[in-house]
Amino acid sequence: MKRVIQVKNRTIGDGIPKICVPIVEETKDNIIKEATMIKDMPVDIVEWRVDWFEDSTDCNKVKDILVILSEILIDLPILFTFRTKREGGNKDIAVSDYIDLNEVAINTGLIDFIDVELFTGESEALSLIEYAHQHHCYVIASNHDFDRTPSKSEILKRLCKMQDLGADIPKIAVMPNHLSDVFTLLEATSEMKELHASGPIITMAMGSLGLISRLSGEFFGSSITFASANKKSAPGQMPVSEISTILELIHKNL
Ligand SMILES: O=C1C[C@@](O)(C(=O)O)C[C@@H](O)[C@@H]1O
Repeated sequence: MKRVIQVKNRTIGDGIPKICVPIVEETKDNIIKEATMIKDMPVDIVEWRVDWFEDSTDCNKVKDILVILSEILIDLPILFTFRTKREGGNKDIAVSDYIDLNEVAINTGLIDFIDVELFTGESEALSLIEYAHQHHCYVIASNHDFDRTPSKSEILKRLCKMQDLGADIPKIAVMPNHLSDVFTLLEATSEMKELHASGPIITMAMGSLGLISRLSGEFFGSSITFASANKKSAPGQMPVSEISTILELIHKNL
């Protein structure tokens, strides 16, 4: 039996893939509006994409938003993500600022997960992961390829590397250019799940070509799928209400 992750009444790594919805807004007002709308949707995790926030360099303003989000979302787990430009995010950030910002978020005790990009730098990623764990925060390690789909062996290598660094959930998002790229991602997912993973993993092929990968986690082994409430944070995300119906139907008929 693989390790599952239990967060605020959600079991990640078992049963229906959990739905994570990103908040992709620039202003405090819009972040609050978005969170208020999301809390009544069929959602399991809320990702705050801090790289979109206009004051993401101001640690006090970031903390202030986290307090508000935790008051609105109450029992919904929060994933704190600063997605760097090189991985498809909205802003660049110096590595030292990236570490500081994540540590500030962890120190609030209000977030359940942080996203740590695999290519942050090995020693920096290692110490941030350790820091998160010392403060009881789970780590989703991540890697994005917005142009192409690496080979199956490369996808497996990256996912295993994240796991070796101590991440609780390794995640990879790739861009398929042909249907065969989607097969590669799905094959890598099921091989990772069957042979290498010690716990939950997350994978997706982006864009419309990759849509099936966002729906088929229960077959191939991806435990969380990202869906949109308002704005998409990556191409190919479906609306929450639609994907939740599909995931339920698949589960019921399995
Ligand atoms: O890493 C991911 C996955 C994602 O890129 C997607 O393809 O759904 C969306 C991002 O917001 C999130 O941080």
